[in-house]
Amino acid sequence: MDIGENGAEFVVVANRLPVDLERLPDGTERWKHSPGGLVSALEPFLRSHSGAWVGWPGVADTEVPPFEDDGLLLHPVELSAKEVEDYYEGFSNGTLWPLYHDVVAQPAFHRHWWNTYVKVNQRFADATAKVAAQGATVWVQDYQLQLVPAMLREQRPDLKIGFFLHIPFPPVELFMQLPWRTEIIRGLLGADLVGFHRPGGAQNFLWLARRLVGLEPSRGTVGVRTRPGVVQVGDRTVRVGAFPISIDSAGLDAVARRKDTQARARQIREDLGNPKRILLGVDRLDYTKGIDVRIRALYELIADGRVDPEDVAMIQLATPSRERVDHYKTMRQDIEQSVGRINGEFGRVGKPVVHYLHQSVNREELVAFMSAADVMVVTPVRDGMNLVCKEYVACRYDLGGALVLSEFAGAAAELTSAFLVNPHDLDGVKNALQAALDIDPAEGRRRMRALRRQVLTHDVDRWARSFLEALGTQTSV
Ligand SMILES: O=P(O)(O)OC[C@H]1O[C@H](O[C@H]2O[C@H](CO)[C@@H](O)[C@H](O)[C@H]2O)[C@H](O)[C@@H](O)[C@@H]1O
Ligand SMILES: O=c1ccn([C@@H]2O[C@H](COP(=O)(O)OP(=O)(O)O)[C@@H](O)[C@H]2O)c(=O)[nH]1
Repeated sequence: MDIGENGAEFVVVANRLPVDLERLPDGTERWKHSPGGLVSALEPFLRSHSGAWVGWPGVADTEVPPFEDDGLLLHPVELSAKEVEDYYEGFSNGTLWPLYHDVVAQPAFHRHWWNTYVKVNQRFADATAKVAAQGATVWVQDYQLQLVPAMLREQRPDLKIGFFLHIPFPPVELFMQLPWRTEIIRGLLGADLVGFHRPGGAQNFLWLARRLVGLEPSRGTVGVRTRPGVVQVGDRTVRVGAFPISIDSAGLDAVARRKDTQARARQIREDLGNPKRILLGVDRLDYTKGIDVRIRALYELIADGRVDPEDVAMIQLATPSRERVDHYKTMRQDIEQSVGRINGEFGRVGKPVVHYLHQSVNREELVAFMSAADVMVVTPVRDGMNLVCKEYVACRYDLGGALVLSEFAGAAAELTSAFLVNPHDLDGVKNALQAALDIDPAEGRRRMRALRRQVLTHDVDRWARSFLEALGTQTSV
């Protein structure tokens, strides 16, 4: 793969660039790593396979010319403040995000949001059409850009187009609520390969292609990385498959083994007052992540006398996210109130129960947190994959630690040796938390060994290769 003179041979198109432009209070600007798992997963792969990335630089009304960043050609797409409001905060995160996450919050359906979504998708398609070389592979990412495959194909039928959805694809009954459901399915059918994390998402999509577009998809069961579904769209064959995303497992394992990382992990434990057990949560502050569930479970365990607050400290890292969207504002208030409550009732001066950080930290610091944590708590009510739980496993080369994981995260299908919980069943979450806190070390090692076997052999490189090979793209550098 190469950035040819006549355009790039391999182009990723995503809402965000891998770096975000940040405006500091003194008026200066700097680039920082973009939030979220999409960038964490794709960036290492793309950097090792030089190509181009088309995306929004993260701030409105700013024209940034294309630039090279460590071998990667970045093509910024400009969005106005109103477009950010209607396309990103509105249709992407006020309509599609809750709808695709099982309607755990009410989606809003506004025609002006939809109109801007169409306009912005067209802009991404136009920008990509200019960047891609003849016959190039273009890999479109995620729910913000579901119309791009068809829009791009219209201009550039020579391209090989893949699409991957990073969030769950909902049950058909929920998807059918969307006033623009047929347009979305037609948009995705512009791709040669449509990928989901789980076979269920692929099956839902195939059913909708029949119901809404009148096509005749294959009827066999879609497998994981095998047996993709097939739909004939005119003279084109569209494949539909399941490709569970993953992480740079070896890279994280190596950072965790470093002496400075382990020293930092010891320091963190000491800073927490050397508690018997450290619990850790790491999430974007999002209502799908179930941060409230785990705090409530810990609160009740302490209130019931089943956990001694002197013995535990919890770190909850809640990275700021989509802060102008209403559901996120409400969620933040609720979580901060529950942190106040647990600390107010069970903490003492110098020893809160929950150490709550509304900020983001870099990879090294995150690995140190994970190395220090005895129990990693991942309790989303719905999550496409969830990379954080895989990262925890990759960091535990010592076979220490225990993972409590929601059945409703895509990762649960692979990490079956975790303590799997239903986040709607508070007693079940409490029992699992207690079992993880009290785990017998030999049992803990057995579980962690099994988890590591999965995560280390199924890394992000394997994910990307399996998708691109199914698309028919040569993946050697
Ligand atoms: O770009 P933002 O609005 O700040 O949000 C960050 C990203 O969140 C979502 O991540 C998802 O992708 C992960 C990797 O596949 C997956 O593990 C996780 O379950 C998903 O929630 C979103 O899909 C991305 O587009 C955002 O960039
Ligand atoms: O302060 C933080 C918090 C999280 N992350 C990373 O953000 C990603 C979150 O991905 P995940 O799939 O778990 O959820 P998403 O935020 O994409 O929904 C993971 O790679 C984390 O390591 C990070 O770099 N710094």
